[in-house]
Amino acid sequence: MVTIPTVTLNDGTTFPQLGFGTYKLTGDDGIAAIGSAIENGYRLLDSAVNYGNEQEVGEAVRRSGIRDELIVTTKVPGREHGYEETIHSAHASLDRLGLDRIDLYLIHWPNPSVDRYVETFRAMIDLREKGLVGSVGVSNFTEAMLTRLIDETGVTPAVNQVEMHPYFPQQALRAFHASHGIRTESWSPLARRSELLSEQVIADVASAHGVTPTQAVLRWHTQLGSTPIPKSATPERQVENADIFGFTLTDDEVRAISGLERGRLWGGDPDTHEEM
Ligand SMILES: NC(=O)C1=CN([C@@H]2O[C@H](COP(=O)(O)OP(=O)(O)OC[C@H]3O[C@@H](n4cnc5c(N)ncnc54)[C@H](OP(=O)(O)O)[C@@H]3O)[C@@H](O)[C@H]2O)C=CC1
Ligand SMILES: O=C(O)C(=O)[C@@H](O)[C@H](O)C(=O)CO
Repeated sequence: MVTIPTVTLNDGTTFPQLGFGTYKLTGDDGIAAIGSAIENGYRLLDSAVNYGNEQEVGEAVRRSGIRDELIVTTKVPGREHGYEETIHSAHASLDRLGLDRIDLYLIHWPNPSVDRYVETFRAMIDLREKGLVGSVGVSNFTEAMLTRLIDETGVTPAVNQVEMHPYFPQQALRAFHASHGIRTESWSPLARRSELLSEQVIADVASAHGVTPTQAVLRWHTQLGSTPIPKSATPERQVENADIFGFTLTDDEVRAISGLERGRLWGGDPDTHEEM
């Protein structure tokens, strides 16, 4: 089992430098894959109402016998934005998870045309006051949206989970996060196993350290101060993906990997993408 190092969030929570994505992990196979990730050392799990797998995540957590060591994330979907809607959504998620607390609760997408993310966040803050939520955060928020949220609620999100991989290194947003104490989380950190893993620069860096291209990419995330949440249904790959803390990339290597930048891969621009 790998021991994954931690950082401290702006609300004092101890938070892993690497977590586990669960999108598409459903049914008995999903429970087994999530259970194996926990056995392999992952302590941060990423789910969402829209993944349709909160029951599976909750089941794997209960079976692990180490519920208190785990940070279970779920997310408010666009169709449930609004104060009352969010309170209701949280209770429904808790029921499906079969847990008494959502450890990290995120707004999945800002959906700016709906313009209800501020009241959604207020409800999440109140849920935190009641102990039903641990940390409050967001996903797919821009600098302007974060600024508005902080100005209007007085609470800085603990986390902003955004698309990030070597093709989209998010340099400006990460700098804003760093100056406000917001932890970056990278979704699709492996660019969903696109041609990224065959890039020559990544092969060269991996070979210099005697690691795999996947490990070089995930280490790049952590050295840039982000928590990647790779998904793998395969126990061997889960181990490979977590075993990245025994080597350190040089600044030049980090820069070379960031040089692959070419922009978002799937058109998920938070200013225009609306996900219900
Ligand atoms: N907030 C948001 O809007 C979003 C959040 N997310 C979150 O981020 C998580 C991760 O992103 P995701 O889109 O799943 O993509 P990832 O970048 O994590 O890539 C997952 C793919 O890579 C493969 N893979 C994993 N490890 C390896 C390895 N070591 N070698 C070769 N292939 C590998 C997996 O295959 P296999 O399973 O067969 O090993 C799978 O096909 C999601 O599961 C979800 O929790 C994702 C998108 C948006
Ligand atoms: O997986 C998620 O959390 C999502 O939000 C996805 O729907 C994501 O937006 C996507 O797949 C974009 O292509």
